[in-house]
Amino acid sequence: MQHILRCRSLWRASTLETCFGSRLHVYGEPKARFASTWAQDAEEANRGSNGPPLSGRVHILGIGNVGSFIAHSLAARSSPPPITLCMHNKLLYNAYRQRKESIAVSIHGMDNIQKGFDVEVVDPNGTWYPAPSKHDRGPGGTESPFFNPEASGPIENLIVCTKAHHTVLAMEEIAHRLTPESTVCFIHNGMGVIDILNQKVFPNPETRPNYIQGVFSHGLTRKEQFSIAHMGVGTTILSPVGHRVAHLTGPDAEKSWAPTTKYLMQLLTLTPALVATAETPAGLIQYQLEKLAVNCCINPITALGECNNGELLYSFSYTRVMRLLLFEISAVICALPELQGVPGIEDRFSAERLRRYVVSIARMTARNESSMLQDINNRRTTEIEYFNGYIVRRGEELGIKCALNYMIKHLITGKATALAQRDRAEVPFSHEDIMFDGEEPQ
Ligand SMILES: CC(C)(CO)C(=O)C(=O)O
Repeated sequence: MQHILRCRSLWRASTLETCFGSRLHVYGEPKARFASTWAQDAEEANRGSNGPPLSGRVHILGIGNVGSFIAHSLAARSSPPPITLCMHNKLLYNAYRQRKESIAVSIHGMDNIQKGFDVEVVDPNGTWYPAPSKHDRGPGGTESPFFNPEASGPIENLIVCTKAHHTVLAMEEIAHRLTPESTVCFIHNGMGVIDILNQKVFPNPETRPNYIQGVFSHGLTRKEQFSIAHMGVGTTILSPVGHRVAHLTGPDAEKSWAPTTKYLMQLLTLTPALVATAETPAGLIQYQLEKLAVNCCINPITALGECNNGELLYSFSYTRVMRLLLFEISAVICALPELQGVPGIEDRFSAERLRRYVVSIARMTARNESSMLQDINNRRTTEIEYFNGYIVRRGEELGIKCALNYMIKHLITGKATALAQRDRAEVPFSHEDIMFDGEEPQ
């Protein structure tokens, strides 16, 4: 039975089946789909390849809300794979040690704590070192975290959960550890990051790693560093993307995936808490674009108006602005060359359907502050370049002027600049105020 299920195409593992499977799992009757161990999955993914056996290890870069949730979900599996948290500085590692080297996710007010992660920290020269385990540190646990003299080696599977505007920089630091056999799974809001990454970090298609991209819709809020609350169950929609898979859309396409891609897709779709499903590349783009349309409307307008998502629905003026933005967004999406020939595009991405979708999300998240409003208030860089900025760039390529999206992009950038200037005029009390007022470490 297990064999039959595991041989089925990942693409046919529908949302319903995954939800159903995870529910059975939660109630203590694990279905066969969830019964394989990570080691069996690694072995199966490597079958038929001439390469060395897979270690099955998963590295995670960007340990904010999404990265913490994914690490926690993998560790909570009945068969957790080896997981390494990649930390971009010692401050973050110290914060992790203060949290007793654990990640907590609270569901309905109950904290579930997972431990047992390995950690690597990058030094200022860009060399990654494994942090010593508790056992190596001895009873006091006070030794320098950098006593391990041997730099870390190549990475098989990397999940990158940094925000869109940090991804290229973060990848520059770790690119030397990735090979054409590695798979990198990107999970972030916004679009256009992979194009920039290919230009700046992996210009040669032959030496580039394999890519998976994910659209993540679980509702998470941060309680403290490495401690988050799971507010609403969403999904994680995944597809291999990039030059090695772009032309393959049939159900047998996965046969041509690299062993690490097969392994990571299998591992993530069989991790109940993620509610993850596999999609085709064309299917994934459509989910990404729907989410983009929502982010292009709710995020900048709430950030400019300093209001919650739900308040947008009670202002005639804000709904007019959203409608006008969506006319441009719909025109660009319907003209995208990568969607030509996909049936039903004009209906799925009509301005009216997108408007109804945006309104439904604003209603569902009515009491939330959008991530852009939080970024603006905390003086962090916003994702505007990968939201409305992406629409403007694609519009320019297609000869479609997006004056309103262009204006929104500049209103957000202008507001961020004005706030930063206002802050600079204030004299900080201490050095610490400068250090910690800025970007929150991920
Ligand atoms: C959907 C929305 C707008 C919910 O708040 C979001 O994804 C965000 O805040 O970034």
